[in-house]
Amino acid sequence: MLNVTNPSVQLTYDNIIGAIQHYLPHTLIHAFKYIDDEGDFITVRTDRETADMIKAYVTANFDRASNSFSHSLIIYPSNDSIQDGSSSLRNRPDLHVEVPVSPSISARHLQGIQQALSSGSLHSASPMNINLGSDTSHGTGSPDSLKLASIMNGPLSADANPLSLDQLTYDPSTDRLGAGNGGNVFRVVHNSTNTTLALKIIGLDATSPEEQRQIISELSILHSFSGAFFHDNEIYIATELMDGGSLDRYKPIPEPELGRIAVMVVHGLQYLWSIGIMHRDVKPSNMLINTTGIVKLCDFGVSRQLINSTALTYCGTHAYMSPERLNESKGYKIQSDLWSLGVSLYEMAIGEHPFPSECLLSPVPLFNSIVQGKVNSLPRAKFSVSMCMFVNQCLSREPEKRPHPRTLIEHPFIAAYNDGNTGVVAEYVKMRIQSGMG
Ligand SMILES: Nc1ncnc2c1ncn2[C@@H]1O[C@H](COP(=O)(O)OP(=O)(O)OP(=O)(O)O)[C@@H](O)[C@H]1O
Repeated sequence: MLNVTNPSVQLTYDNIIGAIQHYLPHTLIHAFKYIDDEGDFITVRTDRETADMIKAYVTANFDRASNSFSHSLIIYPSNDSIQDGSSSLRNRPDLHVEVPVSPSISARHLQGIQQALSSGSLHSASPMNINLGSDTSHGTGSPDSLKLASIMNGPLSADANPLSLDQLTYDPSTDRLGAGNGGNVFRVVHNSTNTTLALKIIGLDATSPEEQRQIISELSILHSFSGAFFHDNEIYIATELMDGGSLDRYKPIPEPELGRIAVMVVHGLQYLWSIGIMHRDVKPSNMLINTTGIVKLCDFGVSRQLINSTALTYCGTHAYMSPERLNESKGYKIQSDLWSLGVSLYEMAIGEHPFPSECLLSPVPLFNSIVQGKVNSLPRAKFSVSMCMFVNQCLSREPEKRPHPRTLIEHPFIAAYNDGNTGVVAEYVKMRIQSGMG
């Protein structure tokens, strides 16, 4: 057993193997294991699996209150001779791998990100270089305000008083904005500030106080807000109200507006990836729009514990999932978000999902369609060549053939609409709302 102190997301597989070899020089180590938050031993053999381990550890163990990790990450060298040997060789609690704190996601940076997100500015956050594995690494650089604007901000600052139900006013019979798999979303008023917010209420399977604590902690890290609380085994999550609602209501959307929407979604995704978070649930109903023409992503990097505690329907959550993600034995990475973006853009452009509608009704046909069925292309007569190409590339079954995450913004389709013209989108949203279709 090795204790890794100061774990960094820049740790590579070789760093860890090297550290183990330092203490066990005469043993050939071919892998190592760690225990995930469900208590299972997970074997790590690659940089990508190392990055997944670090991310899972940071998510589950960063304690926002104390700004530190609740316990060390423990890894177990994997080697046949060790497995057969004495337990004193296998278990070495005295061994520590000293890893320098990197300028990426350390406790300090997580706090910086949280503060920056809640204040609406990222000036205080240093450039971050998150290494998600060889195929998934990104450029560095301070995310700019446009990127920031493309993901959902919490309405309350990190040091605000904890939110509770008695601070909010709403009428469940008239103020419902929409419903998802897990529950309902209401328009509410925050009494003391007279701010209108969106309040998502998710019914949970019975959760223990410990699980509730973990959900709140994961949401705090992932979403950088303090507007989440529990009441009667339901979780309440307050976010900024987007007065245009979600984009699933607008389909089909013409290319000039959809192109500019795609640019904002890409900015949001690139920002999330740059801080080491995969969205994991890209779909039109998780893209919210307002009448100033701004699009924001919500429900990103959903808390694992929250997923475990809610009953999500299969097709609702899986129709946008990439083949490699459905087939999890292969592992998946951020290119998986690009597949979901391709499905979403196709659907918003045409008004229909790229797979036959009958396949969406049950798990087996849906799985078969995504993994091996025919994928429809956008009609070239209705859309530009660059848009058809972008969507086709995103819908490639081989992740490496999708547009490269780092250069996404340079793709001819995204570049063509990256003119900051939110006015076009704003006019469109207002027009659709007035015509009763928004
Ligand atoms: N911040 C918000 N502002 C305005 N409307 C919102 C907001 N958040 C959610 N909604 C509306 O509520 C609906 C339900 O949202 P919710 O996130 O619960 O589910 P979903 O994304 O549609 O589905 P799923 O549960 O599968 O993720 C959305 O489709 C959207 O129309």
